[in-house]
Amino acid sequence: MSDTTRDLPTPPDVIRCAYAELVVTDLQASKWFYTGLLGLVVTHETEDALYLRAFEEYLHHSLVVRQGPVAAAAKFAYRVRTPQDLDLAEAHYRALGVEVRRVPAGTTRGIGEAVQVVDPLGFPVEFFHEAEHVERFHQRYDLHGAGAISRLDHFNVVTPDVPAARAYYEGLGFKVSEDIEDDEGTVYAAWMYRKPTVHDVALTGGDGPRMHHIAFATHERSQILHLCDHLGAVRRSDQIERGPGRHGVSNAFYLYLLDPDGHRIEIYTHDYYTGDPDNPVITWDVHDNQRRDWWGNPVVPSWYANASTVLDLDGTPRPVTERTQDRESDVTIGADGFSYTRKDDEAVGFKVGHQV
Ligand SMILES: O=S(=O)(O)c1ccc(O)c(O)c1
Ligand SMILES: [Fe+2]
Repeated sequence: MSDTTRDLPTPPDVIRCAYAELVVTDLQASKWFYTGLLGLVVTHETEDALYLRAFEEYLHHSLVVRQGPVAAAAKFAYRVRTPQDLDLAEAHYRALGVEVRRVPAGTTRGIGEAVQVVDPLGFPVEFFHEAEHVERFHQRYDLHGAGAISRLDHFNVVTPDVPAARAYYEGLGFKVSEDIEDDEGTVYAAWMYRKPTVHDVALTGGDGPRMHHIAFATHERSQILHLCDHLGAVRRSDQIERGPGRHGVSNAFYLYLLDPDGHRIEIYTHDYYTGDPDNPVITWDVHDNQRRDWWGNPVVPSWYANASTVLDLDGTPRPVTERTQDRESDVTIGADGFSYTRKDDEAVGFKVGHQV
């Protein structure tokens, strides 16, 4: 990206990450996962799509799951503060020299007029303000399961050059809350926010553009644990990829699930407030065994290796660019084994990395 932030037109005022659109190959199997297991509310259903929301949400949806030939991430949508921000979005992205489409209200059911772009990192992104309001089920405890999910929390995207991606998102007014670096200055991942939590988007260094995961928030750790027990009870524990556990970065309690197409869905709770202007950035050493899991538990290799294909605005899979800088899984075995727990201490403990 040649433009510097100071040369670009004013960016749109992004409030938060708002919805994602995933393409799945078996809509009924996905319906079980997203509604039968996760308990998301069906706002609307057609023959080939589900429009889903979590219990605290009053906009039409925070997730669209659409039947298609190839499992992929089709859209990452951000809500902007005013209708006029669509004009800013259009000008900002035209100045970035990327594909920009202004689409009328109703192009996506429940969503007003929007600006759709393929952003400089290669991701299909949409900005909207107007959206249909539906009933907020935040106190419909008669409908909440023991694993009740409150809201969409963040997107995690895989991109080869994290500093370049950070600069792009800073140009959109996002700020960094945490990142992972090494002594040579390689940046392996960064977490960036607009809403006052740890992130709306996380940048994971790797071959991209690919979607690493989308995350939904619960209010309590017990709700995440119930989802694990539910999966055990229906003998679908193989859909648990990583966790439950406590992140170092973000301090959130977490669980990673794989949907029937392998899309990674994180269930996440208990990160922290970042809303003051002097919120301090936390930088982690890539060799710190507690960065990815505060208890030092291993990160399964698939969590570093696998991610979902992303589509362009016409639904064509995007080509992937290889990361040329060091990869985190090459320099340490996840949050495990060949890293340190105490920087100057040789003790390695009973970690898998020293048993294989
Ligand atoms: O594994 S990390 O502690 O780096 C982490 C922190 C926050 C997240 O949302 C995440 O997906 C992963
Ligand atoms: Fe996450």
